[in-house]
Amino acid sequence: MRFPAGRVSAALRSKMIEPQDCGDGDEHEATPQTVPTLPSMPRERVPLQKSSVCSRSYFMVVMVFFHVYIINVIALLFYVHYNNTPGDVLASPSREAVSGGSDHHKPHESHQQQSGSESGFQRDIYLPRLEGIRVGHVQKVSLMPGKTHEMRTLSLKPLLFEIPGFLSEEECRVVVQLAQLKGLMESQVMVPEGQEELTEQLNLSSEEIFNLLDLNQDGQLQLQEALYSLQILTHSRVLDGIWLTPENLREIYVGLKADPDGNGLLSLEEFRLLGSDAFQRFLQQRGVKSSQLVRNSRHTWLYQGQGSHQVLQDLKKRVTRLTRLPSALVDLSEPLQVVRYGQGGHYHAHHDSGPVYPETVCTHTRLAANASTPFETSCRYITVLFYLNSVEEGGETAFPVADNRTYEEVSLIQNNVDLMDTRKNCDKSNLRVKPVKGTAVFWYNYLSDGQGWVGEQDEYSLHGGCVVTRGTKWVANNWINIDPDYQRQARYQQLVSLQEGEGAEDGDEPDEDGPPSQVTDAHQEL
Ligand SMILES: O=C(O)CCC(=O)C(=O)O
Ligand SMILES: [Fe+2]
Repeated sequence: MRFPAGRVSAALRSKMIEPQDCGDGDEHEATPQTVPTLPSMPRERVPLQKSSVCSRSYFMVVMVFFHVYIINVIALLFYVHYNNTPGDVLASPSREAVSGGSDHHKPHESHQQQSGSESGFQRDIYLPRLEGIRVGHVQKVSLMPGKTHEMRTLSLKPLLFEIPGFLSEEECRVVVQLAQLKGLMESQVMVPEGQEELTEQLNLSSEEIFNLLDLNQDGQLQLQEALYSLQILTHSRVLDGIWLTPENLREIYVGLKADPDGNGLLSLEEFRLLGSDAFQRFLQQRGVKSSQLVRNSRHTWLYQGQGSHQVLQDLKKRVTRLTRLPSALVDLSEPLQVVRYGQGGHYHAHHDSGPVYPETVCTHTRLAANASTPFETSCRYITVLFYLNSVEEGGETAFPVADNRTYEEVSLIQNNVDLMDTRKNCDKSNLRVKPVKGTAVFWYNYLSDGQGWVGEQDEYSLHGGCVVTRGTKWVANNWINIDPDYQRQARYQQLVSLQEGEGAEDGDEPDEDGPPSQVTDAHQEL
């Protein structure tokens, strides 16, 4: 019901001047009904008697508060209990397949019965995700017997934590020495084969592309814009591992004589002559320095399975406890990648994992994929990065857009400032982590799907290694691979357990850049 304004204020006023009949005895006086009451004359204070009505309603109010309090406490206890339950699963066929019977975690009744599927793996597992609470929040974690570590939240987008003293000095030394013993190879991020085909698959003619890029339809393209658009079209922000800066681009289009009339605008004719492989041809002729690569470092892979060095096995156990994931998922993930950056080394900003499209298959579960597809990506649910030494100067891990309000790919390059360029623009990153020996940082590369499994890629997880300006930098990556397609993950794990059952030993060798197939974890190497 609506009251006219005057009526409402009158009603309010009358409420305000209502006598207080439930007071603390002599503290309140009955207020006269008439307004105004000024000037007030000194009056005798008459103590009020508590009426039985007053004490009854007082008791009722206290009881209501008491009950609400108790209900809140119980709800909180339930919340804490279920949020700390690690990677639990129901006893069902899929439990065997996906959880592999975590050795740290008791099986527990799941609360998320997922829909069954045609391939028979009922989805009854949920992946625990740690709580960040807020930036700067510190929580104690128990990762090894008799010791607790402090874990600090560094950002919420991506969900990112830092744990000082995750490795001892001795462990850092052992990992570096094992890597040296095994031998490191040049890290070079190459454009995966198949991406070149993307432009072909687009099936667009030069004219059509030109028209799409010519936003104001004046029949001309700004040269710089045209080159950037071409890069996007050919997915060649990175060309055969080559990082293209605006200066490189200028040099390229001068070298390519892309703009013979020199007016800074591209006509359709000039655009057609340029061709989508123009950069490639030019750079092949000109040659590339290592500082112009996406990544200027050396790396190797260390197996952490049975028979490997005790330090490596201990680290894996610690990572399993930290992430609270079923041990089978951690066990079947990539081996440890150890990376060395010399002075001047860097790794431009990148995502450790690719986005998820329906056609995408994960590298680690490709054996379990039903169809072959040109879209293959590393599905690294979590990155755990260990700093194996303290770097003299530079070498921070930069997160250019951590906790940004928005993520827009176009705003990563603005006014010739490329936030992904870790040789030049680390100081403009939202967050930088200084490498300190023994510290681990870890973050989620994917969001949750809201149902306890892997969801969309978290674009805010963009990160890179800033240029090392003095000394060397040693880090190690522990990536936890989980397929966003639950069925594929389950099928893959079933395949592995079948193989293990047959005692099969596969002799896959590492790819040039990638780790060996995870099915071959029976390696007894370093
Ligand atoms: O070196 C760093 O700080 C980051 C390394 C990294 O992002 C990677 O190896 O994927
Ligand atoms: Fe990375």
